[in-house]
Formats: sequence, structure tokens, C-alpha cells
Amino acid sequence: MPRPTALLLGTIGHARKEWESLSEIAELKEITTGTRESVIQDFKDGKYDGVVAIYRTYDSAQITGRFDKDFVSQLPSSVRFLCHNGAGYDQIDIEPCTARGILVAHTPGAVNNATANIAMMLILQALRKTYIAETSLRKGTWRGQLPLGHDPDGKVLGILGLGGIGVALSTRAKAFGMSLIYHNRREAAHNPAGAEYVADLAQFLGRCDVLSIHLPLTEVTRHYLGKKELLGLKKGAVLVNTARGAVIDEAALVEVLEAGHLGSVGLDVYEEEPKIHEGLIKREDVVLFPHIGTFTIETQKKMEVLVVDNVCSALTRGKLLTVVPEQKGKEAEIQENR
Ligand SMILES: O=CC(=O)O
Repeated sequence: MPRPTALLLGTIGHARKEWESLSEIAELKEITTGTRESVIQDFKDGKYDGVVAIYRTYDSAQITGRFDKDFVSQLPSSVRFLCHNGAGYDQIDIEPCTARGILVAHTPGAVNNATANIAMMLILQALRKTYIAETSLRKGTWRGQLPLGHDPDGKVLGILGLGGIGVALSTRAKAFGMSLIYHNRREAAHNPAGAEYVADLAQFLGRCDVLSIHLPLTEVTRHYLGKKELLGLKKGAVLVNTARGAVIDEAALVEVLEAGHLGSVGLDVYEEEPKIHEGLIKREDVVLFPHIGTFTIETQKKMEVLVVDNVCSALTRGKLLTVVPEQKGKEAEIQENR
């Protein structure tokens, strides 16, 4: 029996040893450079025929672009599993994968604490406007025009999307004395900090002193918060986003900021990364991080190991450990699409 082949698309920084240990059960191939066109040509030329499972990094989108319908249709017919390194998998269109019988894994859980830490950090920094404090000090003007900040204690934190990261944030925010509400499509089964469920979005937004976004980016959640919703926040409210930039209409956010409606904003994600809206860059009441939610040695390792474990499970048992929600429970049916 020929050994199956696994393909690494992108680079591994922390679980190289774990990836290489897969050579005991599979042939390993790698794509670390190239363009969408060159990769598609290699697929056509049969260079990756026999690949059963793909390990895909977030940054590999710089090589291939999105795994959209067109790209998925060009994959070798042997591909059965796509293992993505990231909790968010908006770079992958799930429907064409399902139609081709390809199961997709992501890395939920592994990202929760690190991303919640960045969200909490942004909340505190936005409340204190630390950007003004630090730039003023570095300019040699000590506190300069730094306004007094706000304490988190007693403020209402609205968590939009109480999933794994939202829960991790809720326990942190509770320790800072914040009062917690959340909005989901349905009441959450896991809510250890006892956040209050608010079913109506407009009512939810109207109660937030601080709003933190934890929704995945899908066609439904793209521009979920537009001008109307942002104006539905209290005047002076703080908005933090560590999920995906396009969940907010960024141009509307700048407009609402310029109108003086929001107190401050903390962002780790943007609509067109790495491009940042000029209207955000120039504002001093906005804290901006370059998408570093999971940017720690421990979390990067945890995520990479989980992807390798998914590839291993796919090759040895024909099953993924952390299949995406759209395919969960339908794996056998999807595999029959082949
Ligand atoms: O943005 C980070 C992730 O999706 O894991």
C-alpha cells in the first residue's frame, strides 16, 4: 500500500518536530513560497497528486489567496482533509469543501486565553487612553494632554459572542469588577461567570459601557455592526475588537468616532489587513495592535500541535479532532460526496 501524503502549506515555527514525526506514517511535502498561479500549475502538473491532508497556515494566504470555490476546485482529487491553523477560518469557503467531500479543521480552544488577554488589555488601555500617555512621554512632554481615564469596576461589559474566547474574557473581566452581559443567537450553554443574556441586539448595545466583539466572520456577520448599531451604543462607550475587522463597517466606525460618539476604541483586527484606515491611524483615542491575539510562544505552539494532531488523526483514523461547526456531525455524509 502506498503511504499517504500530507502537504504543509506555509511554515511551522514551533511544532516542527511534531510535523516531522508524521514522516513515520506519511510522505511529507511542503509549499513555502510561490503564487496562487504557480501553486495551481503545480496541482495541474500532478506535483501534489496523492495528498490526502493539508496543513494550512493563516499566512499562507499570502501565497495562495483565499481557499475560495475556484481554489478548492483546483486541489488534487486525493485531498480529503484541510487542517487550518487558526480559530477563525474565514479564509476558507466551507461550502465548496463540503461539496467536494473535504473535511475542514480549525483550532478552537487553543486560542482562547491569549486572545482574551489581548481583549482585556485593549479594554484597559482604551479606558485609560494609554496611547496618549506613552506617545506624550516619548515626545518628552511627560503626561502631556492625557485626560483622566476610567476604571473598569462597575462598568457594563457587553460580550458579543459568548464562545470560547468570550467566556475566557468574561472570567477575566469579572475579576476586574465589571458587570457582564452578552448577546448570542441563542443562550450559551457554558457561562461560568454568569453573564446576563440579552436576546435583543439593540437593547444589548444600548446597555454596554464597553463592547467586546467575539463573532466569527461569515457572510452573516460581515458588517454586523454598521453606523446604526454603532450609534446605538451609549455616547462615550468603548469598543474593542479582537475577532475579525470586517465584523465592523470600518468606514462607519471612523465616521462615528469623528462625530464624537465613542469614548475610545481598541482594535487588534482590521477590514483589510495589513491596511489600516487613515481615520484610525491618526486618532489618539484609538489603541491599535497588529493582529497579535495569539502571538505568544505558548499559544502558537498549542495551535500548531493541534493542527499536526488533526493531520495525524485524519491520516490514521480518517477523522478530524476539531472539525468546523458547519460540518460537525455530518462528517460521514460529507465524505460520501467524494
Ligand atoms: O486570529 C486568530 C485566529 O483565528 O486564530
